[in-house]
Amino acid sequence: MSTPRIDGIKGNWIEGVTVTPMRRICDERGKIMHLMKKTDPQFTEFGEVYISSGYPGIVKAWHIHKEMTLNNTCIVGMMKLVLFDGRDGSPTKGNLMECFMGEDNYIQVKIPPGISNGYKAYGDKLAMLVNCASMPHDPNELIYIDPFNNDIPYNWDVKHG
Ligand SMILES: Cc1cn([C@H]2C[C@H](O)[C@@H](COP(=O)(O)OP(=O)(O)O[C@H]3O[C@@H](C)C(=O)[C@@H](O)[C@H]3O)O2)c(=O)[nH]c1=O
Repeated sequence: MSTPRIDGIKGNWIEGVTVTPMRRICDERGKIMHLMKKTDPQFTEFGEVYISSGYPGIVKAWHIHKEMTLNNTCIVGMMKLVLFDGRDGSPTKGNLMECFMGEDNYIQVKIPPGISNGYKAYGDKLAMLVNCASMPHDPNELIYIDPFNNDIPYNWDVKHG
C-alpha cells in the first residue's frame, strides 16, 4: 500500500487509517472549526465526544482500543500522534505512522480498533485532542501499554537533525 503524500504525515500507511484535512472558516470575529458530520465519509457511528489534553513533552501512550474507532483532531496546540499496527493478520502489520497535527496542521486521524496509538504534545502550550468516538468510553475495551518499556519500535524523543 503506497503512502499517499499528506502534509504532516511520516512513516508507512496503516490499513484502515484515514487522514482528513479539516476546514477552519475564519473571519474578523473568530472561526468555525469543523470536527465531524454524520455525512462525512470517515463517519461510522456516534458514541461519545471527549477531550484529552497533554502538556508539552508529556507522552500519553500506548493505548489500544479493542472495539472503539477514534476520530482524533487536535484543536489547540500541536502534537505528534503516533500509530503502530500490531494487528495479527493485518497487511500493514509492523507499519508505523507519525501524524504532526494541531493548529499548524488541522487534520483528523481516524484510528480503527486494534491500532496502538499515543501522542506527545510539543511546542509551548497544552495540546487538546478531541476524539469523536464510535462508542462511549469503556475501560474494559481499552488496553494500556507502558509508553517506554514495550515491543513497539518507537522512540518518543525529538528527532533532531
Ligand atoms: C478516555 C476516557 C478516560 N476516562 C477516565 C479513565 C481514567 O480514569 C482517566 C484518564 O483516562 P486515560 O488515562 O485513558 O486518559 P488519556 O491518557 O488522556 O487517554 C487518552 O489517550 C489517547 C491517546 C486515547 O487513545 C484516548 O482514547 C484516551 O485513552 O479518565 C473517562 O472517564 N472517559 C474517557 O473517555
